[in-house]
Amino acid sequence: MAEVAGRRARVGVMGGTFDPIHNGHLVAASEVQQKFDLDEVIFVPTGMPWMKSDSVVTEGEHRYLMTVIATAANPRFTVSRVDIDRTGPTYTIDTLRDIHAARPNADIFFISGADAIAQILDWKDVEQVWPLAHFVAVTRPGHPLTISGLPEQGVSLLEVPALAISSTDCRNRVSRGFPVWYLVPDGVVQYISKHHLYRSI
Ligand SMILES: Nc1ncnc2c1ncn2[C@@H]1O[C@H](COP(=O)(O)OP(=O)(O)OP(=O)(O)O)[C@@H](O)[C@H]1O
Ligand SMILES: O=C(O)c1ccc[n+]([C@@H]2O[C@H](COP(=O)([O-])O)[C@@H](O)[C@H]2O)c1
Repeated sequence: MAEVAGRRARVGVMGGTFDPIHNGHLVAASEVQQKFDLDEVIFVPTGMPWMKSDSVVTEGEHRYLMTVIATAANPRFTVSRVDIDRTGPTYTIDTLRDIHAARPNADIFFISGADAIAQILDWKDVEQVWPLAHFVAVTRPGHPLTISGLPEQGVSLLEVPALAISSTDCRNRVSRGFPVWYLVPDGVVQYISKHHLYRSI
């Protein structure tokens, strides 16, 4: 997707562990797609999320497939394997370089929730990240949205419908036998059940 109707393509990148992907992720991506007039939003499941190294993360292939299932119905949503196919810890600098190589003429918008943006100054080589993408920081219940210390030109704030959903809560619900219907897409509920994910027994 080099150019769309005579203008540069506008591509969103929604990175996440997606363990599992839930409706909070999907609403955030959909809102940013519409407000920023994006041609495509690429969901990028992380390979090894180094900032979550003290938690057990589900195998990348399961997280990738749940992301494919969750996004399949939206013609503007796609999923990339760049992070799960790269060995070693996942760094956004590598994600953005890979997406740039695949879409050399596109303007990239990296979508991030309030909790993730709060940690961004600790990301690897963050100074080299800013020129590669414009960051869109979205609101998330329970997480104050501040961008102090971040380059003004490089970050936009966007209020999105508040969905107090987290992957942690979805995993905990499944492990206690509680439903996750309507918190995650139906196909993801069925995938979790079929593959016995997040069960404690
Ligand atoms: N409910 C939500 N509303 C807005 N943004 C969200 C929401 N949930 C996650 N995000 C954002 O989506 C991205 C990926 O999040 P991630 O996959 O870590 O989900 P999570 O629910 O935070 O997971 P976990 O509970 O396992 O930490 C991050 O930028 C995060 O801030
Ligand atoms: O580049 C880094 O050092 C870095 C550190 C932590 C998180 N990230 C990215 O931020 C996105 C959200 O991560 P997470 O852990 O909240 O799912 C995802 O794309 C991660 O790869 C990136």
